Amino acid sequence: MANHMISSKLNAVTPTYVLPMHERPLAPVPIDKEIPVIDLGEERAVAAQQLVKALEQYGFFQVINHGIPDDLMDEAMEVYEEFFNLPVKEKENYAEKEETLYTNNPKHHASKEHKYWKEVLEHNCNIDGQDKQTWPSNPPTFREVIGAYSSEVRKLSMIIFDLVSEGLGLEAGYFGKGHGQRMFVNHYPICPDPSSTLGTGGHCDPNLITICQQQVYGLQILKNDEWIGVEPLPHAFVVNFGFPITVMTNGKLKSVAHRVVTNKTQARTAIGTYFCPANVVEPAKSFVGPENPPLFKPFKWGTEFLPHYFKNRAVYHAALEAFKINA
Ligand SMILES: O=C(O)CCC(=O)C(=O)O
Ligand SMILES: [Fe+2]
Repeated sequence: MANHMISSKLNAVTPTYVLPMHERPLAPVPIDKEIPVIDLGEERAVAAQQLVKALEQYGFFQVINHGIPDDLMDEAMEVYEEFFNLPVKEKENYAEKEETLYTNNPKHHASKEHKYWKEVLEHNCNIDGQDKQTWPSNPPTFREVIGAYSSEVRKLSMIIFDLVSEGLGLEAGYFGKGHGQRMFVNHYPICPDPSSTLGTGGHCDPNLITICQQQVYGLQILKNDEWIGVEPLPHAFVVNFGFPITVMTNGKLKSVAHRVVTNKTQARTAIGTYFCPANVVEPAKSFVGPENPPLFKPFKWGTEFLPHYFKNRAVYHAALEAFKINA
């Protein structure tokens, strides 16, 4: 039972968490200091170029000088950690509360027999704040702190969208303003056997952009078919784009696979904010022309792409196959 994982002092991993050999993170991986760190306090054109270069070379980058106060980031981390430290029974009140979901039994990306070593809390953050009613009310500061945090992260997303559209030569405001915003908070308890388990299996994100706050090591990205680690930097955010960017840039930018390893000595909480396209996703006009025919059909993100993604998540780029032209 997953609850054992959360509450007991097991020194062996329950079989359901032991992954098949080919999925285990057997070899230690280097923590790569090359993953670009972009200073958003830089001159605009410089930051825009750096962001695009980072997306071309790594698909991931970290941002500093992003304008979100350190204190607010610390408070958000404390609030989520306090939530995960609540008794399982209390957390399970949120197992399915409208759009707010808590689980300590997270699905493997492909197999029914296996599980990932984590707990997850997901909830929406609509601009008008109406979702707050379904958010946890314990710890008591949850709604106030996460309300403030989510609106700051929304502002950051708009800054990054503006810079990336400028750097890619897209019209101003190309990415729009009406994105769905969903918190996807992963908590990875201490694990007695990191070599046979994973916190999150390899996948590419389905949403347009993910802005993630982490302070303990665990995240790895796939570069040239090798996993490399992302160093946690104090008060930075890790940013990556998901599948829609590949379609919008007509194949120029790729979404990059990533996974999370477990940790024998320290629990890890990663606060992910997902921004999801509100409209149809299609190749941008400036990326198609007589020399560059569109490679993807337009699709509705929420109703056409997302269900397909969840069925095809284990094979990293499979989710886009169905939307390729002449596929
Ligand atoms: O825990 C993390 O750092 C990232 C988890 C992740 O990739 C996801 O939730 O999409
Ligand atoms: Fe992810």
